[in-house]
Amino acid sequence: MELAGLSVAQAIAKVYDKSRYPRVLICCGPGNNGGDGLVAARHLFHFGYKPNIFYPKQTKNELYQRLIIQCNNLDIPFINNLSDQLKQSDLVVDAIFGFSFTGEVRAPFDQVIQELKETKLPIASIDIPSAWDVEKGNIDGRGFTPTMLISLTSPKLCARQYNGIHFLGGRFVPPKLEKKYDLQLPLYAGTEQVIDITNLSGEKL
Ligand SMILES: NC(=O)C1=CN([C@@H]2O[C@H](COP(=O)(O)OP(=O)(O)OC[C@H]3O[C@@H](n4cnc5c(N)ncnc54)[C@H](OP(=O)(O)O)[C@@H]3O)[C@@H](O)[C@H]2O)[C@@H](O)CC1
Repeated sequence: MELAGLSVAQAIAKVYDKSRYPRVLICCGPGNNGGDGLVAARHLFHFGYKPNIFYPKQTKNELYQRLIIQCNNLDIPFINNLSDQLKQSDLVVDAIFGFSFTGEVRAPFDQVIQELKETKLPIASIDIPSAWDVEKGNIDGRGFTPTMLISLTSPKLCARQYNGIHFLGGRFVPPKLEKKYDLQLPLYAGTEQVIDITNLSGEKL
């Protein structure tokens, strides 16, 4: 989760300059995708952005509680009113659902997805655009199309339908695993945590 969140923050910083997009609203869901968002918020803060976090369904899970404490230590605000905050933001990070999302979106996230469908702000989605079917993509247009996607470990099948800015992060796959699943991951340069795979996006993936 730590390296995933760092990858996300690094990819965002490459695309959305902090002088033009300083106010970043990170929308977090209840699982690890939301955890990646909490970690990304912290790294974005250290990169010079002004993050705010919307985290409507928190659990008592110790891992997430610790991530919250780390954000609190940096005085990163946790906000309650999504509509108001969208009006005061330059960029949204969608950390609501990742690869364990299934079925129809349930409350309270149905309203959240609707707000994100309506916003004109750029949206960077972590791993999967939220509300997209992990394999089939944006069924019946129930989700939004983000301006940027940061796939983690390896792009999921739904990314074949995605033609926007696309980065791959998560430089932590053991070679044995890469071989076992024939992942054919691209080579990361130097100490980079991410790689721009926009030119490989869509059907070319
Ligand atoms: N190698 C790895 O594993 C790595 C994984 N990583 C990251 O983890 C992500 C996967 O995390 P994950 O498995 O915790 O699930 P995730 O998608 O965040 O949330 C699922 C939760 O959402 C909910 N929910 C589900 N459906 C719903 C619905 N229809 N409507 C409403 N709510 C719904 C449901 O919660 P519940 O409602 O049961 O409380 C469920 O528990 C992955 O995409 C990547 O970002 C990275 O850190 C790198 C390493």
